[in-house]
Amino acid sequence: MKAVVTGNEMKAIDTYTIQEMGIPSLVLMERAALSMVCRMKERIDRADRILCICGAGNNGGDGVAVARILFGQGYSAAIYMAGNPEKWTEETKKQIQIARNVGVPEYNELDLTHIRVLVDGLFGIGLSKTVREPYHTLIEKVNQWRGRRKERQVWAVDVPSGLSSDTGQPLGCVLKADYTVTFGYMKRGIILYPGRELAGKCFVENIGFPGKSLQVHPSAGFTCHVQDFEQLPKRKNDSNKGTYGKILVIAGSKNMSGAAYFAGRSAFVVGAGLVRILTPEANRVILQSQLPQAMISVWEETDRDSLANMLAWADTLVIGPGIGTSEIMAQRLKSVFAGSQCPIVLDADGLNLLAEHEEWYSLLNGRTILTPHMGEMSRLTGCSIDELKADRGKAALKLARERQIICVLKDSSTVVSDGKHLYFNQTGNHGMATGGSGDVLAGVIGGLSGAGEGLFKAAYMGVFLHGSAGDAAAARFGFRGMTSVEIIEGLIEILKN
Ligand SMILES: NC(=O)C1=CN([C@@H]2O[C@H](COP(=O)(O)OP(=O)(O)OC[C@H]3O[C@@H](n4cnc5c(N)ncnc54)[C@H](OP(=O)(O)O)[C@@H]3O)[C@@H](O)[C@H]2O)[C@@H](O)CC1
Ligand SMILES: Nc1ncnc2c1ncn2[C@@H]1O[C@H](COP(=O)(O)OP(=O)(O)O)[C@@H](O)[C@H]1O
Ligand SMILES: [K+]
Repeated sequence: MKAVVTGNEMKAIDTYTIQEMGIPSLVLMERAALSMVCRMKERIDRADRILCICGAGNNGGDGVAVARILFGQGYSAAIYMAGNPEKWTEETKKQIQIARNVGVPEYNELDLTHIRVLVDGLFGIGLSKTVREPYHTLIEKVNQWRGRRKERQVWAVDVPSGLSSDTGQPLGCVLKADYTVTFGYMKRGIILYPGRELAGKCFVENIGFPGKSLQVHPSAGFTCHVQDFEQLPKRKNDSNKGTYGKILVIAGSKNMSGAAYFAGRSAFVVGAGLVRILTPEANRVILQSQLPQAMISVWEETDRDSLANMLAWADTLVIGPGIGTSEIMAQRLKSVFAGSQCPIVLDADGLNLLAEHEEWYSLLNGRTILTPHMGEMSRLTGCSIDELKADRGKAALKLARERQIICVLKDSSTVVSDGKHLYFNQTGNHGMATGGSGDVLAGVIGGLSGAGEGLFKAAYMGVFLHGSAGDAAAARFGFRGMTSVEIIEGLIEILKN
């Protein structure tokens, strides 16, 4: 797991490293610039004209140092100081002095005529509020210059200028990058859309922040990488089907058997020992033939006692895919919530019904994972989708904290919160915007929870795994060709490896 920080969290780590650990600010800046130059050299030519646009803050200081190091190595690099000289920080002043001593060319006006590579050191994590003039016009001018011309490159220092490092939203306008080299730790704004797109390919560079700085100023956010597959529950030789969890999937309605199939099959694929699907009679034959490994129960034959038995049998309930929002289903759900004690993964129409029955939260808190997409989240919270997208992390954290549940806020950039921590997902792709994809996720999380994972871990590992499965599916079948069936194939493939 790797930390994902806000601008303020990063500033606290910066300050602690400089003031308490005694690593001078200029040393960090030199390492930042060096790491950026190393990345750039993999992708630029010696003949390229490079211009570093630098603001008054330390992001500008980094930019000046990048120009000086490239110039020193024989590259044709120059500086354009865009910030107000009265606002130059001490570090930036020093960097300019060094660059002038060394003889790095300096532009007095922005002239992009022969430039091929542009380094954006205008604003980093110090940007606050909407970008003011004259910087707004400057950013638009650079974006126009870049246009769609593939031979031109823009490299952002730390974060693309104009991007909120906390939310991934543009603060008025953003200087769009092809590459971003970010220092210390990944920033939230670079993972969350539209920031992820605006940042281009991102490199996270360790520039010497001691681990202690993060321990003293821990970040609330984190993400997972390939090596975190190690965290999945281990299987034992000396085990049986009861060892890996019994999942009761309450899903499907007439003409919606697929939702039950996807959730049930996915729970099996992540390793569940036993899966029972509770669904209307109309789905019985379909599911028995499509998913014979599952046990099927139907609502029409379920009375109070048999429901109580099913609920007592289950280690985890997955509820909601394709159930509809009828009054009879609302009554059934209420009895399920009141009659069960195990963890619940609540998805789709289960969430839509919950939005209409706030009083159910008292039956759910402390043991439930909610998996809303933006529309369902809007119904649950009363906030508009635009408000939610403005700060996804905050929205997930707030719902989780207020309702004492785990919130999986699904989107192109999914976030998961337990009310204290925030997981930022980096796996998955637009090929997953396909019917049934969310049902697969509900089954995956249910399967992990049934195998004994804690709720929060089941939720974020489930999201990580589901996105990785989508990436495997895209690699094999392409973004258009992949459907939820192929996402499950992807799951099988990555879990095998
Ligand atoms: N600490 C360290 O030693 C290290 C720091 N590092 C680097 O420092 C960066 C952070 O530097 P920072 O804190 O100086 O802020 P920075 O991003 O340059 O922005 C401040 C400037 O922007 C301006 N400005 C702000 N809002 C604005 C607006 N809306 N519209 C217009 N202008 C606006 C603001 O002007 P002001 O608002 O004060 O008038 C000020 O001039 C960080 O991202 C990383 O690159 C690394 O080298 C590692 C070591
Ligand atoms: N552009 C995208 N990039 C990454 N993941 C995506 C994208 N679009 C959708 N997804 C993922 O696919 C799933 C879709 O879930 P949902 O909207 O509930 O679908 P359905 O209701 O069809 O099952 C979510 O996990 C979401 O994060
Ligand atoms: K920048």
